[in-house]
Amino acid sequence: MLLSSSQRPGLSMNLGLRQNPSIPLAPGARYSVPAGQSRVPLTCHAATGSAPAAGLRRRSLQLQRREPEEDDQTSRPVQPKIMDATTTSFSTDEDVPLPPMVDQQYLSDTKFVDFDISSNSKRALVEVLRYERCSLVQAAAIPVCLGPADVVAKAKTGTGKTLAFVIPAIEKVLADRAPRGKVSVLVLSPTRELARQIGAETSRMLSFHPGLHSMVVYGGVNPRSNLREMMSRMPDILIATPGRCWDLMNNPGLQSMLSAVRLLVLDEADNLLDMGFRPQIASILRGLPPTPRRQTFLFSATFPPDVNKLAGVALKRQHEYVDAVGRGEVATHGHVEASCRVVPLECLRGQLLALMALHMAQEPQYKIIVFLPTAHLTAYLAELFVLAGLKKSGLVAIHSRMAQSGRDRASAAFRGGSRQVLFSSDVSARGVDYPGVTLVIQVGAPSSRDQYIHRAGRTGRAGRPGQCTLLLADFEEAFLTQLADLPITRINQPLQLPPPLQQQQQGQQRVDAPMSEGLVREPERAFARAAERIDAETRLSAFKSVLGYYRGHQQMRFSSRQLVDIINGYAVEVMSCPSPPPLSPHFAKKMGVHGVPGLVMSDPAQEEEGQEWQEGEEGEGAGGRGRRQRGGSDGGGGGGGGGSGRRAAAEVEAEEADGGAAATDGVSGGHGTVGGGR
Ligand SMILES: Nc1ncnc2c1ncn2[C@@H]1O[C@H](COP(=O)(O)OP(=O)(O)OP(=O)(O)O)[C@@H](O)[C@H]1O
Repeated sequence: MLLSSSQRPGLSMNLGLRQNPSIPLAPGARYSVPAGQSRVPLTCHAATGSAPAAGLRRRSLQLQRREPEEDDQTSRPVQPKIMDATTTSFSTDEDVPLPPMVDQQYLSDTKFVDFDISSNSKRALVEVLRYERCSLVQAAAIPVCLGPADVVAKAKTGTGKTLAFVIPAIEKVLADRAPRGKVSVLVLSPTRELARQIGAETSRMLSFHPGLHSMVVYGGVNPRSNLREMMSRMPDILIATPGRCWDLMNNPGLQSMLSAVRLLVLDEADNLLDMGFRPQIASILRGLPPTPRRQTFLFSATFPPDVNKLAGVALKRQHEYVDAVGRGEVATHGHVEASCRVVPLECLRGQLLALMALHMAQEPQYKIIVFLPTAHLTAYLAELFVLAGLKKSGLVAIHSRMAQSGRDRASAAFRGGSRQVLFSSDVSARGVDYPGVTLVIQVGAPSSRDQYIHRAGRTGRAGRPGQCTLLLADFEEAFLTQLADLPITRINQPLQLPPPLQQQQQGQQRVDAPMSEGLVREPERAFARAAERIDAETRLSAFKSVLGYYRGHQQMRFSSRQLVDIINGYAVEVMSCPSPPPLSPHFAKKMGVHGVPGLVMSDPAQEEEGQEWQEGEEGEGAGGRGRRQRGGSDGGGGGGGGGSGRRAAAEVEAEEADGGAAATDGVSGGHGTVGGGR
């Protein structure tokens, strides 16, 4: 194992890594594992190639993946524990044991015992997490994070970034605990599911630290219970979504809870620092000690090219940059088979069905995530597929419009089950570690290139195999330019639906066919019948969310005429509506499509203004990046111009609705967060 720094004395020495004399330490060089040893090109990244931005010291990393030893039992793939989601009930995600990281090539030679960390943390790593060796990012980042510097750390999805900051966070608390009644470490996460996951990992790591306490808070649950718990015992480590954190810190009893924070961690930092979250993050930062007195870690698989832009927001002028992806190395995993299909809109849903059916036929323990553009469309299509004949117990939906309890159930069922499909909006796009996902399908252009990378990263985690397919309608083809440098195979051959799967015998168990024969033999008919059974409100919400999504997309610009064509086609071809649902003039104006030929309008007399705007807040994901405004109303009321429409769509940024939810729960009296939803 080899790791070097950018020749700053002392940096590589305390890493406990063995030097490999056969590999030179050329900055910027790429090294490959000899053929046959690893399918994955190893980037030993020396980040000194281009000038680091002012104030940012690039940590030069040269990492060599550990080669599996011949008799290395642990290098053999371990099948995730299989549980039938229909018969097993999980109260929380944390109840479900995670399978170990299976591909040991993704581990470094560095062992956790080599670090200068507390024996109780080491014990938790051995006895609870059962990890011996660090992943590459852990080997690189933990020693740096244990020091005093602020750190920006980048590593591919699913490579163990969570522990890379959790371990140092615990050590910081042990070394310099905040006074009684105050939080020592604040970890912010953009989504509730990720917050819970970080909380679970932290709890495991605290197993032998009985004096230390962590707590997770997020929107959608009663904030009074958070308040009560915090008042009775303030956590040393608080893991929060930004909205709930802001609400709690504005409660009179908790105003100074963050005033002694020693360490702030922003997980999915690029997401938290983009314009959608930034105002809220900036407000939270004002309640924290200033940067010289506070340490900050930013972690993500993706950062904007100019990382230094983030520096002004949260970091000290001098900070370390740990890059375990490697310059010139792509951000996606080479071991994930990535493909893309561009099809006429009328074939989109059929191809989705075929992709799922083929994968189910080929992969007995399939676990598929289907990412969809908006929360309302996710809800609609999940219902449509089930009514059309996809086995109900085999499909789970999760999106931001669900009650938190439903989200928890969905997440736990998918985490613990196999032979499952998860229809998801972007709430599952980042950070969420569902074990054993065999296929990710992204339907429609993601909101950005980075979002593509994060969604794709839900499979192939920790070196496991996986497949990822991007399924675009022809009008979205331009989005592919965003992904031009990523290894994605374009497939033009349309897929045929395989013959219906019959009941199968798997081991001792009989498993039912995942889809009805009717759906496989006559899908169009099955979908048309199913659509008739979905209520008009659900249909309208999904339809409007599609308009909002494409109206606000940052990388694809459509004229109003094109938009109307797109949504009309979507309604009929994807949603199986007999005709496009009528839009109110108010909403049409908001979206900048009022008066466009082909748009089906409702009777203005039936319009309910207040409700209308709420329903309009659905263009999640695409619209928001860098465009969301606070306050929930653009005050304009429209006009047919694209500017107004884009702004309206932008306002419905894909942020977790937890801020808004918390505000209405009355913790702090509200703060006007736009409660969008992914
Ligand atoms: N040292 C290790 N040994 C074995 N497994 C590990 C190790 N570190 C982490 N893992 C496992 O690897 C998986 C991925 O870890 P984690 O979720 O922290 O990745 P991540 O890099 O934060 O991913 P994302 O970019 O999607 O947020 C988890 O299941 C975790 O338990």
